Amino acid sequence: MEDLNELRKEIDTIDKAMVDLFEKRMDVSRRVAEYKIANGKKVLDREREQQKLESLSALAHNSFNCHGVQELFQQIMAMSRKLQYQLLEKEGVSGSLPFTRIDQIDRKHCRVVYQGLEGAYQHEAAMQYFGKDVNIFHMSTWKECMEAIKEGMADYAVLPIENSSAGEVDAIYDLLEEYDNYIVGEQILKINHALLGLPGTKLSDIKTVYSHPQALMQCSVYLDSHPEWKQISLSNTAVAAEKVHKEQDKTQAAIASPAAAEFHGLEVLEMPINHNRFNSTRFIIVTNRKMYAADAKKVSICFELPHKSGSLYNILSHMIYNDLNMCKIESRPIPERNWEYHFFVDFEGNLNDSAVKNAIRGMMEEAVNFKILGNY
Ligand SMILES: O=C(O)C(=O)C[C@]1(C(=O)O)C=C[C@@H](O)C=C1
Repeated sequence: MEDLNELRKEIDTIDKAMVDLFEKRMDVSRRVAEYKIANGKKVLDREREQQKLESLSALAHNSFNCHGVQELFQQIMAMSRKLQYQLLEKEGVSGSLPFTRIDQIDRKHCRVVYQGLEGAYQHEAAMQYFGKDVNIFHMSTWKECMEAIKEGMADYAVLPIENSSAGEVDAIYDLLEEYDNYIVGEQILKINHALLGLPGTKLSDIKTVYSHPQALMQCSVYLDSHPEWKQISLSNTAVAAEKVHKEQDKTQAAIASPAAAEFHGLEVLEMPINHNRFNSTRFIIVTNRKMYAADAKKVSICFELPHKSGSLYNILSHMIYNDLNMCKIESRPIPERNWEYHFFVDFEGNLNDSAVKNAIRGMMEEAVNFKILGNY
């Protein structure tokens, strides 16, 4: 039996040689970057990388090692590219991202659109972000809100993107992908749902409850204790409140905000009825201009990836090596391409930071249909 200490010494010697070779290789990569800067060549050369992976893995003596050599050199070349991007950035040849930096978002002189009706949570989020003195109006669908800002009929749209109990709002992710509109801000609103009915309604009168599907989900524990009530989904909580008011029928109730009760002449029958005490929704503020505030702290991006082992890992490594903290990742199916996905990632940083520029530059070259959704 061989001695463990002796074996470890052998490994130590090999590892030292590998570190030495790695540093030598990175130094050559640095010189390649100087050549590329002087000659206006792109950092990523896919063909060269593919050739290298094939020729190096062919040198291995069994299939396990062949796979290992491929992984090892994929990583080494990824690091080599990152070093080159950093040098490009240092030399000021990284190019600017197509976003305009502004001091701050003008929240005073603007027209704001949301989906729903007065008393909707989106209305409340809009008032919290912009104050009550701006021109705030509503549309029936989120798509119409996106169109309104695209066409310049409104300056900003306020859209719900995720709820702390029910998760992301899928349709908004799809719209962000579809439209050339950009996120410039966010507003988190604590959501306490109320059961609303016509004044004088008793719980025993109720037969049907109307609300948005997300609100029904957030109150599912409460609703399960009333299995005799039929639940019906509508486009918005305030639309549900308006319906109950219009139809003047005590068998109907709505789940919406207390503000919706005031706007639509209803009474709060019970509140709060959501099971998560910390229930909150995050709203995004979207516009048609590519701009970001000087103090913006979060970047949102989306991209597609080649259907290949390790491609998500490789993209995310740009964040790791640039020391960026990823705070969220979501994926959505790509229509008409079964089992392929759009990825949506949020990470901390400002488009003016060199680490952010560096990471974005690398990801842009490797991912398909890469888009910066905003910095806020
Ligand atoms: O050969 C180049 O052009 C390099 O920049 C070197 C290198 C590598 O590390 O091997 C790095 C990036 C390219 O995508 C291809 C190869």
